[in-house]
Amino acid sequence: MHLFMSLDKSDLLVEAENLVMRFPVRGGQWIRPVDDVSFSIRRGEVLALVGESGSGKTTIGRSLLRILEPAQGTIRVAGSDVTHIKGKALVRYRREAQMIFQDPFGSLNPIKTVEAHLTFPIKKHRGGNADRVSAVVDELLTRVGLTPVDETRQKFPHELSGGQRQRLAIARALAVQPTFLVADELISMLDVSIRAGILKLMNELKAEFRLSFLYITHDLASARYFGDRIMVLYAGRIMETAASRELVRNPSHPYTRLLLAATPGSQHHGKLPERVNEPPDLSEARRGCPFATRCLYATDECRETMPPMTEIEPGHQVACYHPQTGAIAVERATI
Ligand SMILES: Nc1ncnc2c1ncn2[C@@H]1O[C@H](COP(=O)(O)OP(=O)(O)OP(=O)(O)O)[C@@H](O)[C@H]1O
Repeated sequence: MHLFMSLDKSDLLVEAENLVMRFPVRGGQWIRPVDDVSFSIRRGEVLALVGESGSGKTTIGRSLLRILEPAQGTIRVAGSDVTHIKGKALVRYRREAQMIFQDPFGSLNPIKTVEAHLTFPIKKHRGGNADRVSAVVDELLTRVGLTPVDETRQKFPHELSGGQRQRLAIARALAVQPTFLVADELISMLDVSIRAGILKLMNELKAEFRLSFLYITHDLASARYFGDRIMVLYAGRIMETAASRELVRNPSHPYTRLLLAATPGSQHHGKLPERVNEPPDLSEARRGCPFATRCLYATDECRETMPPMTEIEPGHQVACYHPQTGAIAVERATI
């Protein structure tokens, strides 16, 4: 199902259609942490993927980068089907699409200097003589704010602060001139005081290089800041998608409203009642809306069949039989 039929197709960079991911678990059973997920990302757009732990965000990110292969569905990037590519085509694709991880320590090599982290991908991807490569290293370090460059080049990851390490990880991702980045919980391990600086840098880079992002986060506040659109995921299903401002102003899915109520600083902040808070069923046999067990408005229909994605405003879709409007009733009595 195309969610953005009205758009000029050439404007779409990433198109995921009906993605399904499956993993084997104990007892010969399978889970489906990503189930029938469709979305697209335009060139130069940030799609923020929001959901709680275990909702399948990282699995979607990894499948887009083809670190994982989807069990079903299609992934197209710049019009090419990359769902099952292998070998050289996959290597080429992985240069177009980069991942920036939550914990740069884990993805940086402790025995390599900052310079070495950047020199290798620049040489491999762009070529050029040593002077040219060195000039690009300087350019990248300056661009991500790792200055003075002469000093930074010789440092090892442990000599950098958390924010600086994340800046290095960003520089390394940019070294291969990607068009699409998956940023997975980019700032969640950083001190609050340096988060804003990293998000500001990402915003500048996005505009400067017309990069597209899948920005994975459990935090609606940063999704609202960095995301042009927000997609809310629950137990591997999309619950709601809208432009960031619209989603935060007019949350419609009961789960989105619950998330907003739990976001400090949100105009809706407060404790919203829910039925129970138990981990959702991810088994292949599950039926209906996964949020039904927690939802105050759930009916038999919700428990039987997954509600289809319905457009309630242009660009605002919700998968719910009982979409809500108006202020969030924080004071509603608990069941
Ligand atoms: N390789 C795997 N094998 C089995 N189960 C997996 C595998 N990878 C992920 N899962 C399961 O899939 C579900 C979704 O995981 P995923 O990491 O995508 O969620 P997430 O929303 O990114 O969570 P978090 O914010 O905690 O990273 C979880 O129940 C997880 O245990």
